[in-house]
Order: sequence, then structure tokens, then C-alpha cells
Amino acid sequence: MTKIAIIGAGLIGGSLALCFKGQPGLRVTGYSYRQESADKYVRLGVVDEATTSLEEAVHGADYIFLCVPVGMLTDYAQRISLMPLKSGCILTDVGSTKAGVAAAVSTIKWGDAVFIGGHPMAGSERAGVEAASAILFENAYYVLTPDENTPPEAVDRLSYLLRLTRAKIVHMNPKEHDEIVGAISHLPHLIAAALVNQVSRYNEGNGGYAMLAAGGFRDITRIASSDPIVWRDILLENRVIVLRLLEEWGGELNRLADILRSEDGEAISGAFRSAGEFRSSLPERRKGVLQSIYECYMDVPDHPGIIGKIATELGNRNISLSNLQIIETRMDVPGVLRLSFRTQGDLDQAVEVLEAFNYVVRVT
Ligand SMILES: NC(=O)c1ccc[n+]([C@@H]2O[C@H](COP(=O)([O-])OP(=O)(O)OC[C@H]3O[C@@H](n4cnc5c(N)ncnc54)[C@H](O)[C@@H]3O)[C@@H](O)[C@H]2O)c1
Ligand SMILES: O=C(O)C(=O)C[C@]1(C(=O)O)C=C[C@@H](O)C=C1
Repeated sequence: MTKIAIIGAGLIGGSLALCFKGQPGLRVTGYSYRQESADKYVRLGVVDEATTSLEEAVHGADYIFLCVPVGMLTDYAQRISLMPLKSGCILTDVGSTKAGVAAAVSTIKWGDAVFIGGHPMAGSERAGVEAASAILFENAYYVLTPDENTPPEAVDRLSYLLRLTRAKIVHMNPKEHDEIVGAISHLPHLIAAALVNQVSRYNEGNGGYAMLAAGGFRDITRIASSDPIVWRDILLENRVIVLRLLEEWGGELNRLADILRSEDGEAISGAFRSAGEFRSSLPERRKGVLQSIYECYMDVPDHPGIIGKIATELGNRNISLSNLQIIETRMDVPGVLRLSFRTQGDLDQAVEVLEAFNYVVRVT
């Protein structure tokens, strides 16, 4: 039996555990610092067994996944390095920052064990084992950060195990990782939190802000609900890069303010045009729980029964809607409806049908 120890089976650790549990020849042990959580891991069927003893969790393990907040990773790595480990054991982490941990673990004596940094580029604003999902990583990128001293055989072995996540493994240098992920993940989380807090302050004086907050606000701020401790640690760890990115973000905002001040309509539409072009060129994840969404938006007149009519027309053609949301609707202007589908085929067919009914449809 191959033993996999998951240290902290929250959203990410629990999702990894679900990818491995029940696979032939694999046995998954969860570790939590709290008995209550360890019991929950077993009750929810995320692991085969769970313990609050770190030593017991890592004893005889072939793979150890450190899935705790970034600020605790080095401490856990150090403690584990002092415990008896199985020869050839591979330790890896899932932390959202890579350079700090890589530097810290490079000073640890691992004996026969090997440490390989890792970071699955998938997640959500939810936290805890209840949010874990076996398909979270499907088709996402999974970054590994081996260095020149990492035995290629160990990288191959870890990559082979990770095939069970159905993620796409890529290798990257920790510093480059932190620079890129700082811009595409850490900065956006800060911006989302700042925007929500700004609006929340306005709302204290006038509840209309929360009342009218519709699709646009919700779309850009979903990640503001992310776990406070997880994000405290990520941002503190990558602060040098994030502080520079924030300065550059300030520059972007100043440029936008300038063109607005000078009422330069061409420059404003240019900003949206170039942003839209880059956004549509982003590679899409074709599967997976969080991003298996193929969406279009359509303007709908505020007629009673219009939504039922749209759903019926699609249903009559066997086009399955996975979600339908009214983003905005007022008596005097068309509302916006967001239609979500599980496959590109359903989306394409739906657009064809809706356009045949003369609806204006936009695909994101
Ligand atoms: N949330 C995401 O979208 C995402 C995506 C990729 C990687 N990550 C990384 O994954 C790691 C875990 O994040 P998550 O989103 O699964 O968070 P989570 O809160 O769902 O899970 C964190 C786990 O750490 C444990 N933990 C918390 N405090 C602890 C303490 N004081 N001592 C011991 N264990 C403790 C919790 O019990 C839980 O099992 C982090 O390093 C994070 O950077 C997160
Ligand atoms: O989809 C989300 O909610 C996420 O926050 C996932 C996300 C990201 O920013 O893309 C967050 C942190 C990670 O380390 C990797 C992925």
C-alpha cells in the first residue's frame, strides 16, 4: 500500500485527498491539529483515517502533502524533517507562494526524503474540508518547483501520482512563480477586498449600495470572501512583489483618471477594447467544478414570463442550462440575463437559438 499523508485537509488538502482516496493501492491519512477536524475528515469520507499526531501521520508515508496556510509551511516542514521518515518519501506543499518556503526547506537536512514545492492553480473563496471536491484541479495548471538538486526520479514519481488530480503539471522557478501569481492572483484578491470595503463604508450611510449591488460588483468581488488567514499569510509572504504591483496598479488607475478627467472617450473605449481582447485570449479550462461554465449574457425585456419562455425554448431543443441568473432588471431598461452551460456545444447551440429569436447575445 502506498501511504499518502495530507497535513491539513481543508479546501486544497481535502480536494487532493479525494483525488487519491479509493484509488487502488493508495491509502490516505489526514492530519489535523484539532480532534474535531480529524473526526470530520473521516466522517465526510475524505480520508481513510485521520489523526492529531503529526508523527503518526507521516510515519511510513510515501508522500506527504503540506496543505496548511503559507505562514505555517516552514514550521511543519522543519518538524517533519526531525521525525523518522520512510526512505524515498516525497514531501510537497500546496502553498500559494513558493520562494520563501523553497529557501527555507533548502536549508533542511532531508536524509533520504525529497522536498518538491507545488502549487495547484485552482481553488475558491471557500475554505475547509466541507468545500473539498475531487474535481477541483481538473484541467487546471499544477506548478511544481524542483531545482537542480531535485532527483528527476522523484519529480516523475510525484507527477505520476498527481495525474489523479487531472491537472496539467508545469515546472517553474519559485521566484518567477511568485512574480506571476502575485499579478494574477494576489493583487486581484487585494483589489477585490479594497473595493468591497470601500462600498461597505458607503453602505453604512445608505443601504442602497448593498441593495443595488448586481452582477458586475459580485463578479469582480467573489474572491473578497476568501479565507482571511490563508490570504493574510499569502500577502505577507509575497509582500515585496505585491507592494510593487500595487504601486503599478496605482499608476494604471492614475492613467484611467487622467483620460476620464480629459473626457477622452476614445482612450476609455480603447482601455476596454484592449482589456477585452486580452481576457478573451486567456486559455479556458474546459472541465472542473469551478470553471466548467460556458456562459453568455443576453438583454431581456422585462416581460412577465420571458425567462420561462427562454428556458422552455432551450429545453425543447435538449440544450441543458446549468444556471440562469438575472443580473439586473428594471421596468424601463432591458435586464441582463446570464445563462450558464456545462459544455461548449450547449452554449453554441443556445446562442444560435437565441439569436434566431432576435435576442442580443454576448459570449464572454
Ligand atoms: N484557497 C485557494 O484557492 C488555494 C488555492 C491553491 C493553494 N492554496 C494554498 O493551500 C493551502 C491551504 O489553503 P486552503 O484554501 O485549503 O485553506 P483551508 O482553510 O481550507 O485549509 C487550511 C488547513 O490548514 C489547517 N490549519 C489552519 N490553521 C492551522 C494551525 N494553526 N495549525 C495547523 N493546521 C492549521 C486547517 O485545519 C485546514 O485543514 C494554503 O497554503 C494556500 O495558500 C489555496
Ligand atoms: O478561484 C478562486 O477563488 C481562487 O482564488 C483561486 C486562486 C486564484 O487566485 O486563482 C487562489 C489562490 C491560489 O493559490 C490559486 C488559485
